[in-house]
Amino acid sequence: MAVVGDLALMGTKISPNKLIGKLEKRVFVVPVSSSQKFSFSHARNLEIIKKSRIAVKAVMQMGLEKIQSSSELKSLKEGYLGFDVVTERELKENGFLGLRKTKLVCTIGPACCSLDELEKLALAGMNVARLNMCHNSREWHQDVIRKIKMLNQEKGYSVSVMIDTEGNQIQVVDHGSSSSVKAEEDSIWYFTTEKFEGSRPFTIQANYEGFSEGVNPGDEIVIDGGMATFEVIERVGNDLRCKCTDPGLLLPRAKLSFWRDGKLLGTDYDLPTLSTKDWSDIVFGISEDIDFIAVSFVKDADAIKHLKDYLATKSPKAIKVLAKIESLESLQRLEEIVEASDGIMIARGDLGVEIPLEQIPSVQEDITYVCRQLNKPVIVASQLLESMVEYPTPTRAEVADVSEAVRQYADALMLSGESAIGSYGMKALSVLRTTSTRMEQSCREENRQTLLHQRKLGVSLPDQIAEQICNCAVEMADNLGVDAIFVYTRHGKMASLLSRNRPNPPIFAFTNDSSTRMALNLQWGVTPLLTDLSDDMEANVKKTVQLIKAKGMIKTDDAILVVSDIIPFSTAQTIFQSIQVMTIA
Ligand SMILES: Nc1ncnc2c1ncn2[C@@H]1O[C@H](COP(=O)(O)OP(=O)(O)OP(=O)(O)O)[C@@H](O)[C@H]1O
Ligand SMILES: CC(=O)C(=O)O
Ligand SMILES: [K+]
Ligand SMILES: [Mg+2]
Repeated sequence: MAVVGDLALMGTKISPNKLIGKLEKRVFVVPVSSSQKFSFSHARNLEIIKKSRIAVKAVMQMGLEKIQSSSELKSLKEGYLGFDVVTERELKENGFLGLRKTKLVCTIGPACCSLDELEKLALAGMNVARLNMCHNSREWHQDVIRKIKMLNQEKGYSVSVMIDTEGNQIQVVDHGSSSSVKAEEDSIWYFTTEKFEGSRPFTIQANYEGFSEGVNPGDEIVIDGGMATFEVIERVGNDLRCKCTDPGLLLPRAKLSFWRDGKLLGTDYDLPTLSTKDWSDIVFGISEDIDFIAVSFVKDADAIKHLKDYLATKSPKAIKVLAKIESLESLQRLEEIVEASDGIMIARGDLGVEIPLEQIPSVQEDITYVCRQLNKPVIVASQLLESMVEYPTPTRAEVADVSEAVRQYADALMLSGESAIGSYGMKALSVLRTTSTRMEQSCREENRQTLLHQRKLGVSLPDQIAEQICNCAVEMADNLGVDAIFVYTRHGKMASLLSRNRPNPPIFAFTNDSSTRMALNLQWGVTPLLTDLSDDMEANVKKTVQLIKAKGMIKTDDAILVVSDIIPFSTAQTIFQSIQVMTIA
């Protein structure tokens, strides 16, 4: 391996001819410090790279003397390439660029919980199955999780499992009937904490004794973010006598919020984010080998940190903790929550009860922005295709909402009632798939990635070297128009840093850690593959390329950009992080 010392490629202009000259040495190594920018503008012409059949390496923070020569490389064990059946099919049908980038989450409910229905969702592109612990029995959830695991193991799917905690949902009220009830203008209603069976006329049961604490006559009660509004006339003990001021529908298990002078009343009931039931659901989730826990009604980073500490000692595998942003408090502490968690769900359902609806679009944009800055995956959830719970076709506005979330580069989109109880769950998933694929394509055409990359990714993450490598790698990949990015990663960090830059080509993340593989199912543009990895990068690359080629997925002259952050077992103090560009011989 030829090592070209302080090569002048960094930040300096180099003519394409000269570049070919360098490239003809087959390999050169460029030490780059994180303060220097590795400029590759003159290698834009992919033909140059292709002709030279060469690997370009940028090596950061490493002892150069520790680079092993190719002759010393050990060959990898024979292994298999962990493609799931869906990705393999999509790749064969649509090629690298046709791979969908936006991930899809489906809430599982009575409408889609049979093995057959779950398999249909998996085939149609469900990356993550969400189980809402608010509903149904432990046995029901266990049965669904086991069916999904069986599909993964026996039929080659790769669907991750997420449980979503119930939380202390204190602001829930119920009128006791299974259908909706109309509240007429000026009608008088009681909101009571008294428990009773069935329904009573003009009476609404609150599920928490202290629900009316601090509420005064004159305050407003808003149901489900605006389905109906009441004015509090008087307090009777803990109960409230109210007049309907804006008529509307009361659904079973409706959510309420209190307002005074046009402002949301703070509701600090001082209840823990994770209830006793949530903890027992979490223990259940660990025993069922789930991949994600989405924590409802997060108030600050503490509950997330606590849960992560707990999982670190109690869970044999790395379960990822997602914070659901669905309250005013969580918005006020957004950054610390994002920083503490492994990802975010924008839970627009409950959020719409706590903030005026017209604020949701800009709040969504702000949250997706913060998540990308801090490199955490973000799911946009609730009511994306709500009308499809009943109808086989979405509204134009819903399609526009889905497209906007994709344009904002959300990592994932989520179905709730559409898949859980709707009559057209499969169709809804297909609408998410086709709509996101279409919008991704037009984003690529506009090459918005480059603009966003330059404009938006301003802050530096704690690991600046990894961040810089991945920023440069994506810039190179887009400029060169490579066919795919390969990343070799144990814990998924480099894969997520690449994804953060939202590159045009797909990212194939090779990992030997199955929890990393399942976690990457939520990351934009990443196809996670479980495979053997060794310390020997050259051998890793060679093996995986051969295997993918043997499957007919890449062909001669395809160009691939390779990034790795494998920490060798043998020289634990040396971190080897590199970018290579190679063409397939
Ligand atoms: N496991 C289940 N069993 C029965 N019904 C379910 C189940 N999961 C979801 N549903 C139904 O689907 C609807 C939408 O589901 P989802 O879980 O997204 O509700 P949500 O109220 O938006 O979530 P959250 O309670 O976390 O705010 C629910 O109102 C419920 O009726
Ligand atoms: C998903 C969820 O919890 C919500 O939208 O409220
Ligand atoms: K929930
Ligand atoms: Mg919610």
